[in-house]
Amino acid sequence: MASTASYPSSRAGSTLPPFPDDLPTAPLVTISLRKLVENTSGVEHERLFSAAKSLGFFYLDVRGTPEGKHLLRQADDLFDLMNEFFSLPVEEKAKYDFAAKKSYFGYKGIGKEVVDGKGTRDKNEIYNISKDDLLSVTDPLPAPAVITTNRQTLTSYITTNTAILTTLFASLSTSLQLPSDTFASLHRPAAPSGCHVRFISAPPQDPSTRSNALGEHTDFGSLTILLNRLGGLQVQLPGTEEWVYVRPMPGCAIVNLGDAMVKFSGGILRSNLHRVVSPPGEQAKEVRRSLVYFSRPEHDVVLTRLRGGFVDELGDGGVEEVGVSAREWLARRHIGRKIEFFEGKESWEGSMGTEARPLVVSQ
Ligand SMILES: O=C(O)CCC(=O)C(=O)O
Ligand SMILES: [Fe+2]
Repeated sequence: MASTASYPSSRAGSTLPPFPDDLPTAPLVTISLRKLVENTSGVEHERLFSAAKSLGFFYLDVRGTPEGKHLLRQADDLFDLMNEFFSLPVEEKAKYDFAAKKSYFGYKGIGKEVVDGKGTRDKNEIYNISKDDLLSVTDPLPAPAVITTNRQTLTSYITTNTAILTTLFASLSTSLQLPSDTFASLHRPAAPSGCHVRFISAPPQDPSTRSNALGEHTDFGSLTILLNRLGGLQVQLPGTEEWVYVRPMPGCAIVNLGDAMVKFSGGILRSNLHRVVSPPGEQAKEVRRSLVYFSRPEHDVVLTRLRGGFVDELGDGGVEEVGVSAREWLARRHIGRKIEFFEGKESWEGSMGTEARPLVVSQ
């Protein structure tokens, strides 16, 4: 990989200003991947289940596992690759913007999405790279050389994320008293789906005109694995209007649940509202980058309540929803926010996820 990096990866991460110590932060619990994998007691699985039901966000400490070691090393490589990608001229990146074709994948320039029903524009660049493209499930989309020459790095990142997701899915299936392969069987890597790697870059904002870089939303899919170097991500505390920063933690990914997990569990699991604003304190002067892996159910999976276990006992009080497919859910949710298709408050509201649902179980 050419070394044009001006943005520090964690290899040189100490050059970034620290997250301030005097800020209220979101109460994410830390789940140990090693303890989940070693499986010597049920305690870590219970802690994960509790976090998945209450806030829907948690830190996953990946240290002490082979997958975790790969994740952190590969993320360093991808932060460098991300820097190379975002350093390309805007006209070059714009060649890979496929929004007009309603494609979810490819490049999105600054201000090409709305962050609210009034039509306020976003303040970040995004590049979405499809799992199906990287694993040759579908034909590849055109991509710049910096991406096509680094497909192997991206593919390995998918493999690592898939291994970690398999552990999390098995734990959550078992906690719901469903067969342990229940979630994994809805997320087979070789089946077409909306899973993808995302690069995000947000330039520092002028303090006098600050607004959301990325509007409030719940994630559309199943589980999201996020690596942040700087603050800026905020979650809304459940049952309140209060937004608080999530402090990035060394050795940890930030993991959150998306709408599909709410649907599958009949509302037992939580997909929490979040957004991205300027990083706090001195960090606001830096370019903010994040690396995300989104898992989503296979396109043909219908997003409806599963049968059995706690879902039958505790989920939704027996209300049966007519589910849409994961493909339709993704299309509806992303289209309403693209400026090409945004038509005001109604299209914003039409792109909502599961955020309006009350908590069925709070602990
Ligand atoms: O950049 C972040 O910290 C979060 C990004 C996010 O929420 C998303 O891309 O869905
Ligand atoms: Fe998100």
